[in-house]
Amino acid sequence: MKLENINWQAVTEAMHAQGYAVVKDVLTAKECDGLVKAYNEPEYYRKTISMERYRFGQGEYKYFAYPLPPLIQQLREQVYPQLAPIANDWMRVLKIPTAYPAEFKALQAVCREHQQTQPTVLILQYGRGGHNTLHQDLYGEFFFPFQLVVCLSEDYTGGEFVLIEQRPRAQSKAIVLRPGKGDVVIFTTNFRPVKSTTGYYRANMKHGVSEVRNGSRYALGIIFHDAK
Ligand SMILES: O=C(O)CCC(=O)C(=O)O
Ligand SMILES: [Fe+2]
Repeated sequence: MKLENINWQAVTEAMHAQGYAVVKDVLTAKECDGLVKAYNEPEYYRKTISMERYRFGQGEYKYFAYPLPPLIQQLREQVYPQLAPIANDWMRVLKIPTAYPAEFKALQAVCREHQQTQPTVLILQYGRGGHNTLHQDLYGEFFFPFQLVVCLSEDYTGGEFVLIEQRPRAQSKAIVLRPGKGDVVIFTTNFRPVKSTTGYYRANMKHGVSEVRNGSRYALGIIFHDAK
């Protein structure tokens, strides 16, 4: 894992300007392959979800169980403190009275106070025709507004990562990203502040994955808040 490849100044600027940031080469190919391989080892997971069954799209995902694999634990703990100040800036300009703690341990304590104790980190698998309908990952009344997706594979076509931004009284804008294997997309879970002449307003954002045309696509989703 190469967290030193993340230029936090650039991420901060991208988050403020567009509500997402792409960082190249954070996980090595070997780490990606290791996570994909472990997809079939049940001891790592607490729950498997068929996306068709819930009408979330087509594909399957698994929620990791605690304790998380060290690589994922480290990623969650080390990235969170960089993102919390950005989230706090957003809450301030939007006049939302929420302040996220500086450290990940403290965020988990807040989750516990809300009875949110189940890990939300997941790994997703899509084959041909697989897709993920537009959504927001809120798992309880308490949530941290940013999350990560790490792309774990490259031998597929289609399967773009899609963000939809919806500004008040406007049609939706689509943002289509094609991160490479080991790249990370950092993005807002539910909204972002947009500056206007009178202050800041909220633009709603959702994310999903377009249809995979060929091959198979795996991704690791890191959500910082836990679920009930
Ligand atoms: O497969 C993806 O890239 C998106 C997964 C997703 O929706 C998530 O991690 O929250
Ligand atoms: Fe998601």
